[in-house]
Amino acid sequence: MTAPLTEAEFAVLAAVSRETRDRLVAYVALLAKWNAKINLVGPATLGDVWRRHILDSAQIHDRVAAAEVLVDLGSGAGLPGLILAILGGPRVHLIESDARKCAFLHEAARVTGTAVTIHNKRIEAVPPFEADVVTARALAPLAQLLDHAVRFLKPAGKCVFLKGARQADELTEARKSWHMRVTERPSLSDPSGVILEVESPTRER
Ligand SMILES: C[S@@+](CC[C@H](N)C(=O)[O-])C[C@H]1O[C@@H](n2cnc3c(N)ncnc32)[C@H](O)[C@@H]1O
Repeated sequence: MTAPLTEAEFAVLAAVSRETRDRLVAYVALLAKWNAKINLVGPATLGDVWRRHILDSAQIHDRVAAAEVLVDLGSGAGLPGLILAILGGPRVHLIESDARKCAFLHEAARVTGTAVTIHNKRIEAVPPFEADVVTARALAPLAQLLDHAVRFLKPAGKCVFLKGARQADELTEARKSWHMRVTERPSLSDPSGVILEVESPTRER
């Protein structure tokens, strides 16, 4: 079994500044505190929180940092959207339907001093706006993610999805109804995980 990733090891891997590191430490402390009361992440994952949640989110930062507007669908505890906002770059929108999770997101944004827009709504109920990047983790199968994402994605934009072991089947299924360019990279944090970048998704007619 791999030993849990420490905060110091994460800081070296991700090359983050002292200030960013302090903000991420504040986020992790708040996540642990709130997770005792509301189910934000699987309790067992907190033992390796720097790998399972912080590195997992931060590993896509280089793929999104140049964007102006990023929308994170089904953010939950802000994974990956709030972590990407802490790391800096785009203006980040977090969409999350659960009011208690949104209360956490507001508090986490406050304690980490991070400017984000939080939409406490179902994705389908958020009036579309244009984003350069759409992110999501653990929300829905790929075909359904694309249904949500295309409402926000600029024509030249891209989706960056953190996917698990079922991604190959999801991709096969999605290709039945979508044309798209897909780039796959292995996850740094999860041996069975994949980062899927999807460009130019258009529905089959
Ligand atoms: C499994 S959790 C994943 C949360 C987070 N992205 C993560 O990886 O830890 C899925 C989240 O999406 C939210 N969600 C599901 N369907 C949604 C919808 N249609 N609109 C907005 N939020 C949704 C749920 O409330 C939940 O917080």
